[in-house]
Amino acid sequence: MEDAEHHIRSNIDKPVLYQRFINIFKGRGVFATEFISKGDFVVEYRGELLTQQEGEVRADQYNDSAKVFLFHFQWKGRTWCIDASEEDSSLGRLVNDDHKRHNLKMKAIQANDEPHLCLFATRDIVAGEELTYSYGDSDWPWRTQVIKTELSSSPKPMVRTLLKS
Ligand SMILES: C[S@@+](CC[C@H](N)C(=O)[O-])C[C@H]1O[C@@H](n2cnc3c(N)ncnc32)[C@H](O)[C@@H]1O
Repeated sequence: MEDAEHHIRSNIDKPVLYQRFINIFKGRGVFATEFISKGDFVVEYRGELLTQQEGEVRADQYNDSAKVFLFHFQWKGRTWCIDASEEDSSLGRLVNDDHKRHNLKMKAIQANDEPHLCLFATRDIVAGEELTYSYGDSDWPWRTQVIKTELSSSPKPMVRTLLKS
């Protein structure tokens, strides 16, 4: 927790992370440059803190690609929103979704009397692994598109597997 607070206050990302372009489907992602231990603070989802109402106004104004950077969460009995749509150099905003095999979990940490969304390792992570967390239970389009892509790129093995089961 101290490590998270230090990085929140200093407004910097850890040097154990880097971003790179993955493909046109996923865009950019964030990767580990070295081993990260289970439980470690990894990166803050930095952005502008908004009230629920302000977040709803932004959601109405934004197009779909900006809207996905609005993260709504509960803290001290109220709904808040972090708007990370600004293309700054912070890495937390570039961490992709994986609802089945993610290696990070998000928690709200209090610092400077405000909530900050921080990602922590849910297991040991080795150098070169992509960092991911679950964006929640919504039906994000890419979750079903992944299945469609796998089916269309290898139709025969998929059909054989389905017939066996
Ligand atoms: C918060 S941004 C993450 C950074 C993004 N990849 C980028 O390059 O700006 C969320 C967007 O990333 C993409 N994304 C995130 N997770 C994905 C996944 N598992 N598969 C495909 N695209 C994903 C989607 O386009 C989504 O709208």
